[in-house]
Parts: sequence; C-alpha cells; structure tokens
Amino acid sequence: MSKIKDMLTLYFIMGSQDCRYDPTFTLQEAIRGGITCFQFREKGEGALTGKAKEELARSLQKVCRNNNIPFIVNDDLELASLLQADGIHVGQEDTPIDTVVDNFVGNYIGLSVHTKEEAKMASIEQIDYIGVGPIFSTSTKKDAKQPSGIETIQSIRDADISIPMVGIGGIGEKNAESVIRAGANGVSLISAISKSDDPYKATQMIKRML
Ligand SMILES: Cc1ncc(COP(=O)(O)OP(=O)(O)O)c(N)n1
Ligand SMILES: Cc1ncsc1CCOP(=O)(O)O
Ligand SMILES: [Mg+2]
Repeated sequence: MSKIKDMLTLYFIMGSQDCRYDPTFTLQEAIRGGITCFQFREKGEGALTGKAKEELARSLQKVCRNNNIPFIVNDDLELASLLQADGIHVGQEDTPIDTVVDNFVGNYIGLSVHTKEEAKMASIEQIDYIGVGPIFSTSTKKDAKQPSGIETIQSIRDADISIPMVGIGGIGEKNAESVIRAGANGVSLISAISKSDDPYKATQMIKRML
C-alpha cells in the first residue's frame, strides 16, 4: 500500500477545545494507542488564538516529530508554513487550493468534500487526499453539513475516483469498519479519542477495527 494510504489509516484530529485532558497528554496517549496521522485543528468555542495557539501547535508538533507521526495543520496556511508542517488540510470554503499549492512547501495537501460532485470537481492532481464527511452525525463541528452516510464514500469509489480518502464525522469504534468497507483508506475522528475517559484505550479499540 502507498505511504499516504498507510498514513491515513487512523487520522486523529484535535485542538485544545476538544480535549477532556491536557492536549499534549491526549496526543501522546493517542500515539501510544496507534494513530497514524495527526491534524492540529484549534477552532470553535474556547479555541486558543495568536501566540497561545502557535505555542500549542509547536509543542504538539514536537510530540509528533518524536514519534514519526505526520503533523497536519487545519485551515491556517500561515501557521502551516511558519511551522513547516508536514501537511495542510483545507475545506471548500477555506483558502483556495491554488493558493495553498503556490504557498505551501510541505508534503501533503488535504481537501474536504461533502458529495461525489465535489469530489469530481476537486483538482485531484493538486491534492494528496480527500476527507469526506460528515458521514455520521457529529456534535463536534457546529457548522457541519447534514450527515451523508457511507453511501457517499461508496459513490465516490463507484465513480472511479481513486484518490486516497478518509471518512470523517461521528466515527468511533462501532462504525469505523463500515467506513473502510465502503471504500475509504482510513478514518479521521476527534471526539471518540479526545473526549474519551481513556484516550489510549479508545484509540486501541478503534485501531483493532481497521
Ligand atoms: C481529514 C479532514 N476531513 C475533513 C475536515 C473538515 O474540513 P472543513 O470542512 O474545512 O471544516 P473544519 O475542520 O475547518 O471546521 C477536516 N478538518 N479534516
Ligand atoms: C471537522 C469535521 N468535519 C466534518 S465532521 C467534523 C467533526 C468530526 O468530529 P467527531 O469525530 O467528533 O464527530
Ligand atoms: Mg476548514
């Protein structure tokens, strides 16, 4: 399997606003449990901004570096460039992909898509993977669209779009396998790990399903 597909297997996303415990501890436990990639997404109610956001990003990046886990920054092209992150993830309403391609020198560019039509519109040669969702209902992202179900993943694969893909939104131990069966290369998730009372065990349980 390709390096990027391996990397996407268990893609953990979080920011301080999502965590039950200290974010650095949460990330360390998730890494110990078997995540394969991390996205720093400091966003929403209670999120840090400015220097505090940058400092947290730097310390989480250090944890990733020490454990050979790719460190991806959500939305913030300036921060991703400043930190020389491994990747950046943007959505349909974020910085346009052309601008990201022209300004970001890291390895990976990810794009969110909600439908098969958006996946078809994506300039596949400019991006490394897509994040498809929300698949199931989520209370983590307040402005999330309606959940589409695993059918969207199936329909993207049926349309012969073979780009590496992760599902996102409401994914946990009970439904992770169905997302992979539908054709995704991995699952990305926030609360199933970040809000768990035992992030290490929660990660392990999900990893077993993949
Ligand atoms: C892997 C992955 N997939 C999708 C998203 C969602 O991105 P977006 O729609 O831009 O929403 P925000 O996360 O920015 O609120 C993601 N972050 N990661
Ligand atoms: C960032 C994002 N994009 C679509 S759903 C979502 C939130 C996923 O969080 P959770 O895994 O807690 O449902
Ligand atoms: Mg975004």
